[in-house]
Amino acid sequence: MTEAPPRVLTIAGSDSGGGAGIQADLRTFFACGVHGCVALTAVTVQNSLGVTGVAEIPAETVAAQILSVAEDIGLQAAKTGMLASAAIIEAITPALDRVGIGRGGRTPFVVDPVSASMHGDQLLADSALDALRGLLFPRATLVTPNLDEVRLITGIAVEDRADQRVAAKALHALGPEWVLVKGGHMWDDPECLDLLYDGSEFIELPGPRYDTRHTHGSGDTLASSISSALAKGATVPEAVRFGKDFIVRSVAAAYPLGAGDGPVSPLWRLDR
Ligand SMILES: Nc1ncnc2c1ncn2[C@@H]1O[C@H](COP(=O)(O)OP(=O)(O)O)[C@@H](O)[C@H]1O
Ligand SMILES: Cc1ncc(COP(=O)(O)O)c(N)n1
Repeated sequence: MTEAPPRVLTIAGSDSGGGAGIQADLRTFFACGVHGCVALTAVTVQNSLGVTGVAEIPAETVAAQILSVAEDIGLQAAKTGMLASAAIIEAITPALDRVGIGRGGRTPFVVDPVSASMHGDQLLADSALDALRGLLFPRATLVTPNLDEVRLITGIAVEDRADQRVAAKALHALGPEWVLVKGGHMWDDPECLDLLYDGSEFIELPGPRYDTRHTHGSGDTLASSISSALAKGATVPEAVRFGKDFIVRSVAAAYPLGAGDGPVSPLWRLDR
């Protein structure tokens, strides 16, 4: 018998097209050598063109999934993706505290504040922003917003690298230990510079910008690869460097699917 690998929990929604959400998270966990557990928050009706329906899971069922896997299977890291509503955020907070996920607990907690799909379809209610800021940010080991999420959460419209630093400071003031301001949407920047900040030091993570529309699931894949490295005992800067290398390779291996935007491929290591 071999020993169990580290276990990582994703608290996120399903993408019926298989490109983003829990489907991207589980592929990434598999590729990173960790066991993935899921607390499903919502089922989306989604394909390469966008989201046409959402069915939320009852908030108490989301919290119960967290308790069930944490108390039996044990977790070495957890991450969020689509959280859908304030009711879900309010229900999961006491469950996270009970099993020691997040600051003050033993288990690193990556909050990816997913607010919309790449097509602009809403995945988090506007009324959930206060709960996201007030309940989850102070518990986070790391938050990983894209630039649209930065604007929603802080009101700051990031257009260049100087704005990115201002935004990192404003996000850090909301309570997370570390902030990663992702630069994928800094369209005029030839590099996809992601900026990591812990309240004192800025760490720049440059990367190539591939000329492709097939980046569906890139944020989920990045946050899941970072969470996998944290579960294996990496520090936050080590885990984010690992994640950046992992997402660059996954974007390089992205493939077209359907009539719209195809997914990045966390399984770039496997032959197809
Ligand atoms: N075209 C691209 N080429 C290479 N890396 C990319 C590309 N687009 C995004 N990335 C990287 O993918 C990750 C997620 O990026 P971003 O687009 O900012 O967030 P989200 O997917 O949440 O909208 C970041 O590390 C970003 O630098
Ligand atoms: C269920 C779910 N979770 C997350 C995303 C974000 O991914 P993207 O920004 O690539 O559309 C999504 N589209 N669907």
